[in-house]
Amino acid sequence: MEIDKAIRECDDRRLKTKYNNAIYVIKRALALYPVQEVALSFNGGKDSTVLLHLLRAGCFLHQAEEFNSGGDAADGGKTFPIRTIYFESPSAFPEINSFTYEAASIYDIQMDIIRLDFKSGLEALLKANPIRAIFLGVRIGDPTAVGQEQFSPSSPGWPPFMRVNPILDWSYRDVWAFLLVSKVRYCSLYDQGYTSIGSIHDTVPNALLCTRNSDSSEEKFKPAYLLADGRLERAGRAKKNSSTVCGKLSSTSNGLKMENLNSGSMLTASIITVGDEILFGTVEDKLGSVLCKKLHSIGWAVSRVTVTRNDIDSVAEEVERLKSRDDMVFIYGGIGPLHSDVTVAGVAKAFGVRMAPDEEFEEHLRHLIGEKCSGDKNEMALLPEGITELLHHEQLPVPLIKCHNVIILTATNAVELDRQWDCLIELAKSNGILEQMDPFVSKCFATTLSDVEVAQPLSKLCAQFPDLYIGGYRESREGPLIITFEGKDLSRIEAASQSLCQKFHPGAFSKIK
Ligand SMILES: Cc1cc2nc3c(=O)[nH]c(=O)nc-3n(C[C@H](O)[C@H](O)[C@H](O)COP(=O)(O)O)c2cc1C
Ligand SMILES: Nc1ncnc2c1ncn2[C@@H]1O[C@H](COP(=O)(O)OP(=O)(O)OP(=O)(O)O)[C@@H](O)[C@H]1O
Ligand SMILES: [Mg+2]
Repeated sequence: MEIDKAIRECDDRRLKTKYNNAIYVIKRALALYPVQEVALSFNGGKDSTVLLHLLRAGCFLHQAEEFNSGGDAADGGKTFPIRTIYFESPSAFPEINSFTYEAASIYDIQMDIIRLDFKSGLEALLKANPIRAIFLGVRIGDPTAVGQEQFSPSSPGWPPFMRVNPILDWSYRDVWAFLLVSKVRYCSLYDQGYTSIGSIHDTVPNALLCTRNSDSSEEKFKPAYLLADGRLERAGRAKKNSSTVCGKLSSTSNGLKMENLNSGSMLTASIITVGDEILFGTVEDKLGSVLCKKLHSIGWAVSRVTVTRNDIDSVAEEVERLKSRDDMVFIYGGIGPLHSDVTVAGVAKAFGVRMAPDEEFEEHLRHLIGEKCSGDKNEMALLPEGITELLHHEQLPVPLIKCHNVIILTATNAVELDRQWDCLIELAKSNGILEQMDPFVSKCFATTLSDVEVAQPLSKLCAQFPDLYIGGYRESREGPLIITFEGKDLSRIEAASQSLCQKFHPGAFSKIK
């Protein structure tokens, strides 16, 4: 079988591993479901094309094994035995349409053309046919891949069938390696700079492949397989609903104080430190307070700093709780290759996604650590699937990891934190990940009055000025009581501090800041 032969004879080890894994998934599916109960969802796209050829190889190998005759019952992969469905749409590119039909004719595919939306089309298909599993060319990084496994039942509300995703863990590079090594035809649009193809209304060639001659203004595009960074394959797809740049989810209850403070434009962050040693009292967390200061300096309110155990569930629980309460969550500690380094896995669990190899991150690690970290076993290159954004900065040896509104910091001391913070702030200027807010202003007063004397007037003042943070602390029982006013409006702070001074004899409070 020509596909199987081409891959086995090539010297791309990574491609062979991916191929073998995909074939394994296909064989499992064919062992679980009779061939007349499975279907291929094919649309002429590159991922679909890879899947078609994997299925051709998989069916051939499965049949060969079944009949244990080295190929007697198989026909050399000439007739494609799996029912194939194509949802044809008037807004598809004509090149996609013609390639799909051409593939059906070349590979002798029995293709059902469905001219309904996906859901209604599948309902009709399943009513008329005993289909129980459908193969899809969905890959990690596709918006629809989040939460999916290689075998994932269809979602609630969809007709019941098993979605089988043999190339879920394939990267953009793997797809092109396969298509080029196996020398199969693919849709011509990919040679014209299209890297991921949706409808004619939302897809243009990928600008990252654009070349322009100095002597002509004519735009030209390189072929899709030359795109260096596969994470940008969807750069030619118009965003349907662009998510908020800073990953803000909601500013829900952060306690009464924060809610009141939130009446203005207040963004809140929380900080999670991961470390059993901190909880044992063996080491002290020095980064939490540094990070609080830094966040405060750009006008963010920190709603809480927590310490959690080096345990996936503890991390996941804390991240899950805080990511929906605060605009941004910072997490550090527990990052690396040790058994106790569970932070990234905890973040994945909090978002309900699995960990998957990230080629680009692996490349950075390889530069940093050397070849020791290559291959399938590099657990440090596993990142939360479909939600990870790598934040690059030339000053950082390895990019920072951002999963929605959770930023994973790798700093282990204040100097490293300073560097990572400065890079984040610089990046924020271009991509808006960390919005800079109006700065806080504050005033502090010292008094020798007792806590009991001050308590009631102070709590009345808090009710009068809900937009301010009014607090009190002392450094010793004998020393002065310090009253702090914190907020974004200096005139309000002045009004509140005057109001407090007027409640007591002149000179009872002295301003210290
Ligand atoms: C065969 C097939 C099965 C699908 N099954 C599901 C499903 O179980 N749940 C779901 O939310 N979407 C399902 N979808 C829809 C896709 O996840 C996704 O919404 C669609 O591919 C997005 O296409 P669009 O970007 O053109 O809107 C299915 C699509 C196809 C073709
Ligand atoms: N119109 C369609 N008809 C049949 N299957 C479809 C259709 N649209 C999507 N699919 C299924 O969903 C999978 C994922 O679609 P997606 O658009 O991400 O990949 P692709 O079209 O194969 O490649 P590309 O990312 O280059 O567009 C396809 O491989 C195919 O299995
Ligand atoms: Mg597509």
